[in-house]
Amino acid sequence: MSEMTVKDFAAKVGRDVSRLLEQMKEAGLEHKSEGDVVSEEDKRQLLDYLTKSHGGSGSAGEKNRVTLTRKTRSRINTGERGKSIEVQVRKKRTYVKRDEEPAEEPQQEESGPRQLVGDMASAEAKREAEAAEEAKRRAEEEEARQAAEQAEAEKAAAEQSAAEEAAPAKAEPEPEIPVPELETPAPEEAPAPPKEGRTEGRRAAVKKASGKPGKKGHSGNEREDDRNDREERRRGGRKAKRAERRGSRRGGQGGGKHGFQKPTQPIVREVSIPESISVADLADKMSIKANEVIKAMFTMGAAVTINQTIDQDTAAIVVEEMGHKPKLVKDDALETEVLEGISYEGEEIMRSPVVTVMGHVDHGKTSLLDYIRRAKVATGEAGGITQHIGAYHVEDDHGGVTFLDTPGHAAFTAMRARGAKATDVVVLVVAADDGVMPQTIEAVEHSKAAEVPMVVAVNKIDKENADPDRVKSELSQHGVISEEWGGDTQFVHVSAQSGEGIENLLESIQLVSEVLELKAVPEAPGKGVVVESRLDKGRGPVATVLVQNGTLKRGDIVLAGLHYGRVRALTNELGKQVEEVGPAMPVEIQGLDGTPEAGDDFMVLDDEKKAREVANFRQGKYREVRLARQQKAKLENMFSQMGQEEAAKVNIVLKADVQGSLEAIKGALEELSTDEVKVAVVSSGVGGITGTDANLALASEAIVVGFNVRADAAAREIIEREGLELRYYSVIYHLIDEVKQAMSGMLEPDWKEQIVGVAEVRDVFRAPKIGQVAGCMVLEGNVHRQKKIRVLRENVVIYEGELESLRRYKDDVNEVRSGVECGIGVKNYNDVQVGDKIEVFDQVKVERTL
Ligand SMILES: Nc1nc2c(ncn2[C@@H]2O[C@H](COP(=O)(O)OP(=O)(O)OP(=O)(O)O)[C@@H](O)[C@H]2O)c(=O)[nH]1
Repeated sequence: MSEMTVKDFAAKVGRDVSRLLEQMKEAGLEHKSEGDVVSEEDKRQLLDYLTKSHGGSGSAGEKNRVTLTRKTRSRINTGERGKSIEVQVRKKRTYVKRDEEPAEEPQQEESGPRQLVGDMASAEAKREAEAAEEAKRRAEEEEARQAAEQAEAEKAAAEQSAAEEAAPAKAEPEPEIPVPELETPAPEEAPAPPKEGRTEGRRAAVKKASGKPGKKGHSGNEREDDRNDREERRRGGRKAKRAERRGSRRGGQGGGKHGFQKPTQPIVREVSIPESISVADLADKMSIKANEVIKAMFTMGAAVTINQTIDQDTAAIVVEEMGHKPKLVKDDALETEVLEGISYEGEEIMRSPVVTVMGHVDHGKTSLLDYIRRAKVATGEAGGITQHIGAYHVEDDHGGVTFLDTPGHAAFTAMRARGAKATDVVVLVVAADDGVMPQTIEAVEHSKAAEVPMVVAVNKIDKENADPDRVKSELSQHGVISEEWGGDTQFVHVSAQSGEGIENLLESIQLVSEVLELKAVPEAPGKGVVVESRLDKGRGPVATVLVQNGTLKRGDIVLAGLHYGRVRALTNELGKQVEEVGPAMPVEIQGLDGTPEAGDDFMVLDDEKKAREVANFRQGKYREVRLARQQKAKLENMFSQMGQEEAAKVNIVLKADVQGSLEAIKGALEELSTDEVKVAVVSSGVGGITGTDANLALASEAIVVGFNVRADAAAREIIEREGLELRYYSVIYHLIDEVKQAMSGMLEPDWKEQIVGVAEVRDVFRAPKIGQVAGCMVLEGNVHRQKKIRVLRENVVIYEGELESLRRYKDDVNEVRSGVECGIGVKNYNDVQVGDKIEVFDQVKVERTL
């Protein structure tokens, strides 16, 4: 760099040489002539002097600064129905140059300290200042625009994060929004206080631009800025503010430097999509407005509304279309997370067994349960009156036994049907004077299917004609062998009337349960199964639950099946309010928001919100779950699922008209079993299909097969409600053949029978020419003259054929509707009786729904 003389310097700053010399002299410099050399130090000294003489305080040796004040206005389109916001940016900026730092304009570097001071400002300097100002103004406008854009993005991000905070299922962490960094001349900003340095977003930009009141004072502007600020805050809402602050924290680490970075490419988010999602929620997850999703879907050919729920596949396409990455999640992720999050760890203790009493009608189940309750429950509770709450606990010398107080198979299968395994031991009551009866066998099948050990209570032992050995031998034919005979089942002789043998029975139950090693963790949160529930007029929903593990306390948040609530009161079987109940104890709870079903599971959660969410989800999902389960139990699907599991098993509940056919079908079906596929007749019996059969089929995912028998109303209701597969056959060969075909995967779309109408015979008379005529009432569907019929007696088929005649009064008709009386003549059959049913059926082609 060549040396600069006074003349050069004067020319550079556009000053008269003599005037410059004069000022230099005043500044204490010794330059006399235009040829004297001006050093950097000289220039600094002169500048310092001039700064002071113009009211400045800084030393030329420290910093040079220039202050610019700007006001810019711009409009920003919010993208929301043409709405735009006017952004007014007021900025007062001081640009400071340190000696050691590069000057604002590089060309100035060589000329030393800036020459833009006071009256020394030359024309060139002015031009430079103007250029700098212009550049700064543009930078500010750009900055404000970017800040506004960023604030929008931040707002969306804040909404997104708020939505995700609300969602309990922790989705993947949202990709962090790159924080645009404002391109401000950071070095010049160095002296600014750090508070000002932490300026991000539109609000921050506006705030920063307004700065602190300068010398001239900007109180008016300040107020306006505050207003802007408030307005902005109102628009952005608290969420945006929170997000801003979060952003500030992130960006604040850079000291005076902005933390923002303008996104240089579109933000690709990973959007987790449940099995169904509303348009609004989907938009939320993508941090965009719902109408953008609606618009996108419209262009894809689907007109949807903001609240419409779309399926996972559609949502995934939309997400991809919008440039994000879909991540499919299972709907029950929330439920799984909540339920798996509960810890049941702790010290295990032995718990009492839970017992269900089963047996044939009138063999003494109720008497036995009543006797034990009377004799045991009130022990030590003087005057205590036992309440029926569906279960009770008795204490004995071995740790007590809990009885489920609803005897019979129906309750047992209903529980099992809901997947509950509440019973540890089954007490099979067989009357010693009556022996093994159909329901005894059914009970054996139920407990075997549920893999629950059994204790046989040979009851009515007090009776004269009691024959306990007969019971032993009859049961042995059904695979229940007494210990005395080398088997593993205990037979206890009891009398529910006199109480004889009851202690032995309780002891036997204890022995069986010892083998089972029943354990529980008392300090864990309570969980168990719903035994029964009802809606009490005064108390609202009341449910009896059996605590299987942990401890249930008053005030706990409970989720039970599709319902939830805070436990307001716990009442035991003596009608007493208790504070808590431990494992294997039944208790009645109040506080649920509805009545759960028997067999529903219940558990204590630590968070009411989670309980509500899971309950809501279950309610919504209930139907779909049921449908899925229905599909699983279909004969076709059963076989189609084979190969997916190691040993496929097809369960069948078989009912037939006579014992002979039953045995034949059962044998033939079981012979069909191969190494890969097992056919198991889980229950079989003679007679119509009952509700218990249907429940058992539901519990064991079996198909119900009726051979010349029909389902009664209760069974039909369950079959229909649960979508079980029910097949009627009248030819053994057809039955076996169809199962065989299905097993080899050859089940073709077939012709199925469809019952189109049922009429009940109310009267029977003889007409001279026609023969026997049955006066009938059509109960269901229509009776058609041309269609095939069957005559049913007590739900068992007794005849299959055609109609001879169908009349309304004296007219021959082709069809008679439900609720209408008619006269029916059955072709070649003259034994129709009052109470019989005439079933009209059709052959329909059924497409396989694999
Ligand atoms: N002699 C005698 N009679 C009994 C005994 N146990 C029950 N009974 C009688 O047998 C009848 C039927 O008893 P329940 O207890 O109602 O039989 P259950 O099995 O509950 O019958 P359902 O409720 O209809 O299924 C009643 O009249 C009882 O009094 C017993 O040990 N000895």
